[in-house]
Amino acid sequence: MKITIALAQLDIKFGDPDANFSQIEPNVQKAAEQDADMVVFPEMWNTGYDLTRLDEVADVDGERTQKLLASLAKKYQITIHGGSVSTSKNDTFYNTTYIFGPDGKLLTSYDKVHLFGLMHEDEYLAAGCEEDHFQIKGVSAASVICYDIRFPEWLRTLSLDDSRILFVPAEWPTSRIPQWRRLLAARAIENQSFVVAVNRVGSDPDNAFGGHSGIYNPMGDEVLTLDDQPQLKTFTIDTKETDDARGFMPVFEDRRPELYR
Ligand SMILES: NC(=O)CCC(=O)C(=O)O
Repeated sequence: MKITIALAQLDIKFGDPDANFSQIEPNVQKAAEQDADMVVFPEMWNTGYDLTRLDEVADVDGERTQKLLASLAKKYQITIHGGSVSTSKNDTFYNTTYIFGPDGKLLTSYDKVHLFGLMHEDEYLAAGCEEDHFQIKGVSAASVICYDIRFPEWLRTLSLDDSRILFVPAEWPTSRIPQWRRLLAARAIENQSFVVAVNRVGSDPDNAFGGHSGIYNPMGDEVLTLDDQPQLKTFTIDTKETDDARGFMPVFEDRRPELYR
């Protein structure tokens, strides 16, 4: 199946949801004008890592985000991978993904599973513990968020349900961009899947963020790489490449799960 995916690499205004929400429709519209089937946003795009003010700025029950993404998905007839936003649910804060289909219906949502201590997530957020799976044009896909990619066992777990595309919204600092690219390539190779990763650019009071959003094919090649500026770029993947990779080298069949822990 051919799927055209737009990567919306944004700068994010620290702790300013109104400014950040205003960036979403122009990017969805641009993706639709480029005939994309799907547009993907970065991590925590509503507030950035303004964790000390989450009680003021986090999206309560994700309502504002869901309302906007649902209406834009329907208006532009496009699947929206909403990257992630800071949410508050029952007085607890999360880093949450929402994905909407072109009919405006929620396909799935996901709370980041591995909290990133270097950016203090563990002090302010609660971790999710659920997998997320959805279909895009009949192809199985799953998402993780940023630091989650350092846990290959988690992406393998998600891939065991026949996922062919792994989505990765991120706020990944510039200093570790070489690791970002290698980790994404490795996750694509070992899971014989496409990896679609969208990082933010710009800076907050603590970090500069390096962009380099990209798409990796099941061989680990970077078939699309952005630079470190805000931009939207599209690329068409052919998920037959995942069949070819799995047919050529049956990694999933050769697993020995009884030996692993
Ligand atoms: N927002 C994040 O999870 C950042 C993860 C990161 O920078 C890393 O090196 O891992």
